[in-house]
Amino acid sequence: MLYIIGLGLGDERDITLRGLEAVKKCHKIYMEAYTSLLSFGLSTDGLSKLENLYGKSITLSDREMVEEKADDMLSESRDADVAFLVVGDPFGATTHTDLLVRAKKMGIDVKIIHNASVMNAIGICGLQLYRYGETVSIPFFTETWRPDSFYEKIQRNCMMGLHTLCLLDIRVKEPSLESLCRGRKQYEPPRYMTINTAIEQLLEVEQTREESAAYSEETECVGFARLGSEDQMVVAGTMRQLQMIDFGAPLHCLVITGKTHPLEEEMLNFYRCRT
Ligand SMILES: C[S@@+](CC[C@H](N)C(=O)[O-])C[C@H]1O[C@@H](n2cnc3c(N)ncnc32)[C@H](O)[C@@H]1O
Repeated sequence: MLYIIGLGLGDERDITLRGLEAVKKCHKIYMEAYTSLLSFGLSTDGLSKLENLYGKSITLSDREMVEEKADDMLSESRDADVAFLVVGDPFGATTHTDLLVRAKKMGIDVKIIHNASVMNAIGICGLQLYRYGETVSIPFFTETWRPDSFYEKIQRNCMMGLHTLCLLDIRVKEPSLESLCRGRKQYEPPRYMTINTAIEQLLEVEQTREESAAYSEETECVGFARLGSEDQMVVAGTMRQLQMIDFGAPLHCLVITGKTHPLEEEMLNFYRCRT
């Protein structure tokens, strides 16, 4: 059996009782380490806190392993109980749906154990979850690669008065261009996009477009950092205001506010930036 287990967003204590029971009976435990980050994930003892709680060792799985070499993990789950741990909820990232499809095609039994995800934790700001349009991902721009397909999606959401959740790029274990040219993989240090960079890129794209603006510096947004952690930050304000704020350590995400209901406004007032 393959157990795909959500760990929630905060720290090791956010696993559910059902999740913990499943982990304890598994003979091998993998953990994905590239679509998210637990609040203690940056510290050197992050993994050992989990290992101490479970009383077992954990194998970290990078994107390469999950997307290209998952067959070994899937084969192991044919004859034994294997856990695959995901920060947040297993369905908070598209990659894990792909893993589930592959397991099912191989005839492997899969059990999903849910948990909180960024997709629902953003509800804390008061914008109703059922008033969101398509979620977008904002990738890090490079000198030569500045993809902006998120713009049309945001525009469509705005036209319908819907809020837009912007997920911000995470670059973990990315081979450096230089090392690829030399044929020997060396990795760049991890990078996590901040709200400031996301707004900078959003405004850059907006300026290059000739069609009617989807948003501007004055568009109301909500910035979120480290949701689910003790020191989480939620601030509502215009893009210009949020760009001036230091949201601190990762992870960050951003919501572009659509048409609001008075109750949503009342909630947002608790988080309004006072500058
Ligand atoms: C693929 S998504 C979410 C994956 C995770 N499985 C989940 O269910 O929450 C990853 C993106 O969500 C956002 N994110 C994830 N956790 C967050 C947190 N605790 N606080 C703020 N943003 C977060 C970041 O923008 C990050 O790049």
